[in-house]
Amino acid sequence: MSELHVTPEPAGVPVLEVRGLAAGYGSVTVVRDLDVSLSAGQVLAILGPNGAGKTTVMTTLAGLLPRIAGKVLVDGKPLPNARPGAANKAGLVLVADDRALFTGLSVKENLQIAHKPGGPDLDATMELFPALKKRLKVSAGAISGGEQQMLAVARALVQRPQVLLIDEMSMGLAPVIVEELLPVVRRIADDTGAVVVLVEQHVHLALDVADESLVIVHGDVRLRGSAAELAAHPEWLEAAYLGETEPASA
Ligand SMILES: Nc1ncnc2c1ncn2[C@@H]1O[C@H](COP(=O)(O)OP(=O)(O)OP(=O)(O)O)[C@@H](O)[C@H]1O
Repeated sequence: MSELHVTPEPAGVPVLEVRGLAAGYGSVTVVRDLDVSLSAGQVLAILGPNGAGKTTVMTTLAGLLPRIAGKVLVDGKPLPNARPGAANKAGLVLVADDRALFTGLSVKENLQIAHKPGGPDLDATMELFPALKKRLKVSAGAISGGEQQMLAVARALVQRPQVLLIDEMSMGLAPVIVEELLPVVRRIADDTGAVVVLVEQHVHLALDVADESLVIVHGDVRLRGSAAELAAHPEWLEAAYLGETEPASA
């Protein structure tokens, strides 16, 4: 592994800690040696080209795919391997790239089904998504792609996540909609203290709202640093995406 930049780990017990994670399918390892340490309210953007292993990381963190190696800890407590229910109970909530809504149910019913005790009520949730408020009685299958993505995030929010994993929020959406949605994710992290891990193809939009960022290429972390630093060095990003081990100007 050749990382170009390393951010110091935050002090105290991290809300999400990933140590030496290897993930893949059966005997095929797709992602290796992933370490992450995030404190309350931090947003991490996971970037990288198609097929790099980003979704594999998210699915593995959520316990839907068994870890090949490594540990995942929430609030210092290790999660059992491949137990999505236990991961969810520990406060980890995945917004998958297919959104996985109950399309035959209304927007409101989708939220009611997901709601957990202590989670924000409908009014508080709709404050973040005013466009969705007007669509509460409409079936989730009949709202726009942007509204469906809002609903997918809102449905995660009412579960009171400690760790919110959002995989390719922008899938199938116009950049202008992504530009509206990403600041809401930032606000969720700021207001609730949830850690947010974001996989995103719109690199610069993601860096605008993230605190930290890492770039995965062919399953290895090639670049890591504060989001502001990476945004200020597009040449580092370009070098990492192209698979170069040294940035031109670092
Ligand atoms: N169910 C699966 N079985 C076997 N291999 C898989 C499976 N899903 C993904 N892969 C492989 O794992 C690798 C990483 O895929 P992954 O979907 O994690 O990448 P990604 O970075 O999320 O890509 P994208 O940005 O295109 O979504 C790819 O080589 C892919 O072919």
